[in-house]
Amino acid sequence: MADSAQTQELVYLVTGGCGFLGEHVVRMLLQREPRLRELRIFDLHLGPWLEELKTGPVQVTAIQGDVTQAHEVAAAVAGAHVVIHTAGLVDVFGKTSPETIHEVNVQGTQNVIEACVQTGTRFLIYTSSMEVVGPNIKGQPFYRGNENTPYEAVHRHPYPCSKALAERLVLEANGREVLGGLPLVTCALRPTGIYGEGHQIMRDFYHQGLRLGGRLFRAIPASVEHGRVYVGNVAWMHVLVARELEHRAALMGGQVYFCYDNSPYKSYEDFNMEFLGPCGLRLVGTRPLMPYWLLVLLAALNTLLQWLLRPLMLYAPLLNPYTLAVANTTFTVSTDKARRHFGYEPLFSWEESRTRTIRWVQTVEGSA
Ligand SMILES: NC(=O)C1=CN([C@@H]2O[C@H](COP(=O)(O)OP(=O)(O)OC[C@H]3O[C@@H](n4cnc5c(N)ncnc54)[C@H](O)[C@@H]3O)[C@@H](O)[C@H]2O)C=CC1
Ligand SMILES: CC(C)CCC[C@@H](C)[C@H]1CC[C@H]2[C@@H]3[C@H](O)CC4=CC(=O)CC[C@]4(C)[C@H]3CC[C@]12C
Repeated sequence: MADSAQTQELVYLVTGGCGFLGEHVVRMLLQREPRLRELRIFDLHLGPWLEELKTGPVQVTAIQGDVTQAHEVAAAVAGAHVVIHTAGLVDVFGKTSPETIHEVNVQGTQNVIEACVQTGTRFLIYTSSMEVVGPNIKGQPFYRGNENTPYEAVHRHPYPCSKALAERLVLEANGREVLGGLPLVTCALRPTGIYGEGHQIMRDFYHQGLRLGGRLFRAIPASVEHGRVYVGNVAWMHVLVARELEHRAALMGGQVYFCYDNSPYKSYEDFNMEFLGPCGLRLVGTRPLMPYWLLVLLAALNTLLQWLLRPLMLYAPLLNPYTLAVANTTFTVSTDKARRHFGYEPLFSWEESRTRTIRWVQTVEGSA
């Protein structure tokens, strides 16, 4: 890769490049990877915004494809130096079946690995998730943990199960011989809850607040802390890893890294209010307005309703037993592994991340 680097000959592939995170990775690569010759963007649904990227100096190739189709993945990967695999089904609301989640997240990842091996691509970065670790089914807190903190990572929900399986596949593939005889170098990044421009759940909360007359009602105690990370910093970490993986293969190959930045530790709702507050919403209550047992009941009721209504419509509210358990369990990371291994420093300060996110919320449809 070193020779080609000097002559701007690198070809990158971003799977899921039209998703929330994927778009930021794509834009970050175009801004911060001067050695790029071609950027391939592979996604089930291609965004119209891709057109504007095609006028720049880097060849941008949009590929409409499905990671569950091995031949489509292999065709997209062939000739790429680096693959950043962000594509996945992020569904904790019961919109898709567990089988489909497995097929996309696990089989899709296996297809990406096999494509690298068969076509000779040596560097694979996988977007994993904090959910691979926890919160676990016992709801045990993970407080300021790092990559080595002991924690019982036991899951039942299809999404964390699929991410954990896929991550394992990626890490086990490190060192496999690819076409041409050289070893595959892989690593996995585990973002905590990502926020920033394009965040669908933030949009949902904003609309919900507008519907409720500018108010949101506290559901979770303020003492339950959530790890959150700005999407621009998650994208930046992907770009840095991709850049450094060749030179530090022995150190970084087969490793996992939490994605972190200087976003404050807060409860999920209080954190969202950092952006929704300046956009005119108010969080009512210093304590949860409903007793926890009632929330548990409502969450269970939602599951029942989802099942009953399935033949007629898709009912997938934010509140279900899984999202309630995650929202109600402290999960925060405190680590410097990415800094030590490949010199990561957040590109965006908390103030900048906050300002950018507020500006974006202000542009969301329905905003005042
Ligand atoms: N949103 C979050 O808070 C977090 C997300 N992650 C991970 O980051 C990655 C990206 O997540 P987001 O950007 O939030 O999700 P997203 O849903 O916005 O993006 C995922 C992209 O993958 C594409 N995709 C889905 N199925 C596909 C298939 N069969 N073939 C090709 N493309 C397909 C979608 O069209 C979409 O553009 C995922 O792997 C997710 O597990 C990890 C931690 C936190
Ligand atoms: C009304 C409820 C009491 C509050 C609902 C909030 C939930 C919808 C969200 C609280 C925590 C979120 C998850 C967390 O940020 C970790 C995640 C990592 C991922 O890889 C995917 C998304 C998610 C599971 C995220 C999903 C929404 C929450 C459960």
